[in-house]
Amino acid sequence: MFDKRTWIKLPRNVVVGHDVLDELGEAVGELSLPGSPLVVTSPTPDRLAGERVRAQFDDPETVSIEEARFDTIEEVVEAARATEAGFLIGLGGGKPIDVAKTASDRLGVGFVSVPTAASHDGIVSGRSSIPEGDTRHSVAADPPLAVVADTELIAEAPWELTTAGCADIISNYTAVKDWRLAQRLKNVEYSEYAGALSEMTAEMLVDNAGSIKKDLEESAWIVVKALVSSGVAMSIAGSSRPASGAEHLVSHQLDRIAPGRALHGHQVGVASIVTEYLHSGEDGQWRAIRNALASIDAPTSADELEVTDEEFLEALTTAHTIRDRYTILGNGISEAAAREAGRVTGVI
Ligand SMILES: NC(=O)C1=CN([C@@H]2O[C@H](COP(=O)(O)OP(=O)(O)OC[C@H]3O[C@@H](n4cnc5c(N)ncnc54)[C@H](OP(=O)(O)O)[C@@H]3O)[C@@H](O)[C@H]2O)C=CC1
Ligand SMILES: O=C(CO)COP(=O)(O)O
Ligand SMILES: [Zn+2]
Repeated sequence: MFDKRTWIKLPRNVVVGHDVLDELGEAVGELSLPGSPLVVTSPTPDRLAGERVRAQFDDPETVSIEEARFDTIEEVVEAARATEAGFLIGLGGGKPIDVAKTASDRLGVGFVSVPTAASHDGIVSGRSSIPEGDTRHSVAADPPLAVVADTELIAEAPWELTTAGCADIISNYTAVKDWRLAQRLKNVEYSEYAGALSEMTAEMLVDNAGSIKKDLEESAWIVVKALVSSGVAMSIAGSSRPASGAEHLVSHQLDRIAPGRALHGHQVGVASIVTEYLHSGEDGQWRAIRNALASIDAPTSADELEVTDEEFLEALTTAHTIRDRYTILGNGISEAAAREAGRVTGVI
């Protein structure tokens, strides 16, 4: 009997471009969401764009958060209940967006994403990442019903947030390699559509790397479009597999071993240089990944991530333990092999 089934959840309205923030009301109006919104934001995005967002709705309420934690989500859930919010708007970087996404899921209300920084693909995806205990990786959550990404606003965010978003996309190359490997070795379900879309997204970003420059709004445009595409690939797959392989495992370990030193995208970028080397050896594509990262000003070494070589090696040799996701790291690589991979690639 044929018993396959798929349920793909995608955003309905995705609006990207110069000055589109003022089209948020229209993009949300089309969705016929009930009631007024609760705007979940953080201090800087609130200062930069809060008023413009609130001006487009009747009786909006706001809650400003500083951290993405479960108690913050609780606060947002309570605020949403107290104000009888019909839907939540996440305004800001990854933190307020993940908090709003998770709180919406909990409340069973719609979620709208208004990123002010293009720092990783969580700003558009159906994945939410809230640190809990030793867990750092994302879990499933309903994706935003609408995404409104104003490239003028995003272009004014600190440049390193944009280069982190680029590096998160470049890491899709190794994520897809890991996924295919897991299909071959562990019979993990693989989606050709999601894998191809994810690889093509990385390819297009690298092809356009020459236009990714500080103070150039087109950079924000290129990156946001890639992040949307990567988010769609994850929605098709029903998991973060198309955009998260061994390089993400290493990054999640770094978040535990050396918290707050470097941005998510920068960590996965550096780790993907090494995991590409592990996949394809000295003559493989790791130099292409390193050069692509360098060309957009993203870090290419442990040093540039502000972690020590020993911290990076600890993350690399323990990354396989943190999640049930088969990758090139298999059941763990030895310290000697990790050191050699780091040395050959210039990461340590
Ligand atoms: N869902 C997913 O799949 C993923 C989620 N994550 C999660 O995302 C979070 C990290 O994302 P990130 O975006 O770096 O985090 P933040 O939301 O903390 O944003 C980073 C910094 O940029 C500031 N900022 C945001 N927009 C602007 C702007 N336009 N101009 C100036 N400053 C701005 C913020 O200000 P302020 O301090 O005022 O907030 C903050 O200081 C983590 O919680 C991580 O776990 C990471 C990867 C994937
Ligand atoms: O960051 C992500 C994809 O780019 C999400 O991946 P994780 O599921 O590993 O957190
Ligand atoms: Zn990522």
